Amino acid sequence: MQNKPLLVIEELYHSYQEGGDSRPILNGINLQVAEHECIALLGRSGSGKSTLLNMLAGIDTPQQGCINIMGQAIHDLSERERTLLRRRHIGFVYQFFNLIPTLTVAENIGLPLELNGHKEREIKKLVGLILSDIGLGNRWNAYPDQLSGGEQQRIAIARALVHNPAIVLADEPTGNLDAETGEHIMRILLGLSKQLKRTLIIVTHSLEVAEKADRILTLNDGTLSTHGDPHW
Ligand SMILES: Nc1ncnc2c1ncn2[C@@H]1O[C@H](COP(=O)(O)OP(=O)(O)OP(=O)(O)O)[C@@H](O)[C@H]1O
Repeated sequence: MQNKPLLVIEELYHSYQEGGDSRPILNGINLQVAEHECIALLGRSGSGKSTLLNMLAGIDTPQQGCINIMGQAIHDLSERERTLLRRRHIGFVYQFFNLIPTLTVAENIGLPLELNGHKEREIKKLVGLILSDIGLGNRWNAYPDQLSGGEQQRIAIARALVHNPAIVLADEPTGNLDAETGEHIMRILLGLSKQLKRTLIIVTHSLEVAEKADRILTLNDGTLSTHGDPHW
């Protein structure tokens, strides 16, 4: 690993309760992710990819184990400290975009900046810059339902990156798009993450998407294994 680890996962275990039974999903996950690295996470449906991503984002709590982001064990933090860490240092891209329908494009992208206390002028400048990076500089005032799926996902990517988070988590970002649009979205997500020097973890079902990452991992039977070391 060339750069120092930004994310360290140690011995992560998690089970869900179902009708009195315990179903193990994560069964001893260990991983180190370097700064600026791009990881693709593969695994069959139901293998626990979203569960793992939600734990990295501090949304869910593992039953056992430690997740350390930028030197902080996130589940040792108070709820408030974890919310602040998430707001400042994590960006999330969802399969179904999750834009707020009553806010314009610019307001959606500016939201993380507003939550982090940036001034209006600064928000306008940063939103303008990233809108032109994603090729939607002319759609400031549009609402999400006036945009195509691919355009909405570009906005969601801009929202995930605009506050300069250390780590970007993307849960099947192309899963709801046709192949050509998905390819375009991946180029934007990977290109912008490299340009802005972000660390990226992408959950995907597509080996083609995964092959664009620095490292491919597969989640199977609750543990992670490595799948080669392609470069892009
Ligand atoms: N809150 C919950 N309570 C009980 N079971 C859950 C809960 N959340 C997820 N599961 C189960 O845990 C397993 C892993 O779910 P998860 O969504 O993490 O899988 P995934 O690999 O992301 O799947 P997909 O590729 O289909 O999105 C699934 O069997 C799911 O039904």
